[in-house]
Amino acid sequence: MASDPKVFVFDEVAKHNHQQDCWVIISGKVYDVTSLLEEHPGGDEVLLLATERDATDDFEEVGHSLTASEQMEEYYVGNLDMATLPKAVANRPPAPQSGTATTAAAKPTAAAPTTTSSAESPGSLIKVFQVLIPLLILGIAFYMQYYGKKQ
Ligand code: HEM
Repeated sequence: MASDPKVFVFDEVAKHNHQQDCWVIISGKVYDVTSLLEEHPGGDEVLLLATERDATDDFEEVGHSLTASEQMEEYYVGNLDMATLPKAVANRPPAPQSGTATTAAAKPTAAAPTTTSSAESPGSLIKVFQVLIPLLILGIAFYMQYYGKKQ
């Protein structure tokens, strides 16, 4: 008979948060991905950033393949006692990296719900210009046509 899976409390899992010992929580399951760090196609940085929290959303947003999901079995070490998961860390966006962020590492951050400052971001300014400039050109064209006819 198969033995029951090990159940971990969040604080225990959160201790495994570095290069030599790295555990992540995905869909209530705990994975020891230490041996995956070097060969993970998304890089080791993203896995390290995914520790000490619920990484389910980040994992899913990447759109991991079926092969990746099957591969996960290899790293499975047990389940998380979800009652021990602090609300503050459930799907918390990873801490911003100063200068070291790779494209892959930046992905979860970009997908994180940081909508409060989006109105002032350079991205939204570009969008405003994308609308304003064609409108301005149209306005000039109408003006020229109207006054061109008058003369
Ligand atoms: C046991 C856990 C994990 C396994 C076995 C795994 C495996 C893989 C595999 C096989 C790929 C190649 C693409 C694919 O086949 O989908 C991949 C890509 C990637 N993974 Fe993971 N992964 C795991 C956890 C995570 C976590 C927690 C994150 C955090 C966000 C992450 C982020 C990424 C990223 C950013 C890529 C690159 C995608 C791209 O280049 O478009 N992975 N992973």
